[in-house]
Amino acid sequence: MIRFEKVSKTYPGTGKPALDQVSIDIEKGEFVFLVGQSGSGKSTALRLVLRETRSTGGRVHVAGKDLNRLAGWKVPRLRRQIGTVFQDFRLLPNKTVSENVAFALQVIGRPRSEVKKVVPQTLELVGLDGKGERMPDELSGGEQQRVAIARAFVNRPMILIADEPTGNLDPTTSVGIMKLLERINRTGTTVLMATHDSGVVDQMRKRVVELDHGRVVRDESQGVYDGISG
Ligand SMILES: Nc1ncnc2c1ncn2[C@@H]1O[C@H](COP(=O)(O)OP(=O)(O)OP(=O)(O)O)[C@@H](O)[C@H]1O
Repeated sequence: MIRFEKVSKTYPGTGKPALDQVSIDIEKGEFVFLVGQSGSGKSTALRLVLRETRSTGGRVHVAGKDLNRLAGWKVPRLRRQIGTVFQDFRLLPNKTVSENVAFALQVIGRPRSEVKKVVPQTLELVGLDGKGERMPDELSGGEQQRVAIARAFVNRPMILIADEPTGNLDPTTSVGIMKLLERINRTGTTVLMATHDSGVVDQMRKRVVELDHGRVVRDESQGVYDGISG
């Protein structure tokens, strides 16, 4: 589903590569943590998957496409297959919970009848039943992140990318968010999550890929945060 073949990325005007010959192969339906110190290249890897930037060496394949060869006009179609969740939720503050989730379907032109049906179903799935008419600032951080996950998942993407989704949440709330991501993963969605949160990594026992100065220094199934390096 996501394959990096000796991928390097050097940003213009910088000497050292942010990613250096990185090879990772992620199958459909896997749950993978990307860990590593600040500046190790995690965000760069996620941005390459979204084709927000291009590699300067090697190949990035996502959902069967070679992203360096993908025409610009096809990028929106690629991104529709990838849901994204961030540390800072990124909800639209002037829209209700339901409207935030509905918006993700409206912008891709889904019919109103589908929106009406699917939004409540998705809110129920993420545990926000009955909160659709609230505004984001009337929700806790954990609930806001659930809205963001509902929005990312509402069109059933093949891949969910999460960049530090528990970064602003306390440990108990984080457990709930991880259970939700696990549930989404069980529907067949491939999950790639960048994190510094050793607690969640250790609790989940999923595959862990560790980057250090842009290189893969560890790739273990059922890994823990510290593992063998660092
Ligand atoms: N747009 C950019 N232009 C130049 N250099 C960049 C750019 N984005 C990232 N870098 C550099 O690339 C390296 C990897 O950064 P990246 O953001 O991928 O790391 P990260 O592991 O996601 O860090 P963090 O955990 O702090 O988010 C760093 O040395 C960073 O300074």
